[in-house]
Amino acid sequence: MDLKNSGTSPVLTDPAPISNSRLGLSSNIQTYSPASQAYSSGLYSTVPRRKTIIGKLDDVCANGWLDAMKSSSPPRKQLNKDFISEAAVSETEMEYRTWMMTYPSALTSFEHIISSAKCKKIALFLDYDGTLSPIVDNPDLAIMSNAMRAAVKSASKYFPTAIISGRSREKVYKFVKLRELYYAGSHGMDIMGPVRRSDSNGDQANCIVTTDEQGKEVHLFQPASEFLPMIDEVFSSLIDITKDIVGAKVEYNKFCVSVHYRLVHQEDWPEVARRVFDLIKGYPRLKVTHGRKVLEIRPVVNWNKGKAVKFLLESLCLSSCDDVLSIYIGDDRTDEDAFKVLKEYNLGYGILVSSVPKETSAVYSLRDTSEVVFGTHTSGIKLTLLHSYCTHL
Ligand SMILES: O=P(O)(O)OC[C@H]1O[C@H](O[C@H]2O[C@H](CO)[C@@H](O)[C@H](O)[C@H]2O)[C@H](O)[C@@H](O)[C@@H]1O
Repeated sequence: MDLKNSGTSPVLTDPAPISNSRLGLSSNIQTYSPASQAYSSGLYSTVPRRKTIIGKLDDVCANGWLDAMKSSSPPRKQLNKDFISEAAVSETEMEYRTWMMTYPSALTSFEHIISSAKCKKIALFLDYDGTLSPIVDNPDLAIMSNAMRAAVKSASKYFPTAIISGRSREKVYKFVKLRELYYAGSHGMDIMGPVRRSDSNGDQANCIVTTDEQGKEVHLFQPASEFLPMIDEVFSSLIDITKDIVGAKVEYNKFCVSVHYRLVHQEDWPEVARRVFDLIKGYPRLKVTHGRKVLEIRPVVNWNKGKAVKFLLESLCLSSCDDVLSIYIGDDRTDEDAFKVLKEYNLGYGILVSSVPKETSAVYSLRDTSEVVFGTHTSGIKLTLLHSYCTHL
């Protein structure tokens, strides 16, 4: 894997700033600058601090920020039959069904998944928000249902299972509360995984052996650890510059920060974008990406959920595509990196959770989190049967 080859910290120019180009961010945000540059100005910012940042509205519109913000999450009401006419429902449904011809339901494709998994070990990777818990207005209330927890727990009895989330690792663990899983927080920039015997991951910079809450020895890999003070600084500034915007919420995710605008009046979205954009201009080693009604501020490191999947597979001694099938279920743009890795290295299948047609590198789809519960539960049972069958051959 890339890390093994580089043998050093993976702090490099990000090769695929897809979201940034959609945002129309200026190139300096995507460009890697040596550590010395970022640490040259007393603290971390390279522009003088201003309490209120007044930018040009034109910049925000012309750069495509607004379009990206508007399209970043499907409007839930639009999908609710109470709010739209029957004709519109069937049109939406027809579009979805057409899309599903390219990205068939993972539920109805189960036999195909089973046949590719035959006599292989399975590794299961799950995103959190929008996959294990439905999207809700208040990110602090994105609770996972007991049914979902039970389904994930039962799957993890048979397959190594990891959660890879944009949230901080600690926060996602508080929601999931299952000790038997592996957790990667901050979009994969904070991975707690098993200690490897051959130890190729352990040789990496930023990878240390430590103990988890149960006192078990684990590997902790934090490829962006040097950014912690900078992220803390930016987090405080973001709170400061958004405090007068009604509905804006800044969330600390350890190696990244989320600026939520789901509850901000749409008229004020340009203002949110402008303030974030202007602040981050002063941090050339940080970039802004789009999530679902959220702007995410992240270090410019060559690391993402796809690389986290490869890292975990290697840690679990499951990186051979000949006898392992990986399944990754996710709903967001950041999950696309994982879908791509599975496709590119022929490691398994990405499953996109979406109630609307979307461009994706996933192979299969699920409509919403209720289908994830069912799918995870069913896969636990069916694939377990398959495994026992193989074991008894
Ligand atoms: O990688 P994920 O586990 O999917 O995390 C991505 C972001 O998810 C959360 O925000 C999203 O879900 C919220 C709760 O449903 C919703 O209110 C928000 O609009 C969504 O963007 C989380 O709060 C972010 O910090 C994560 O980065």
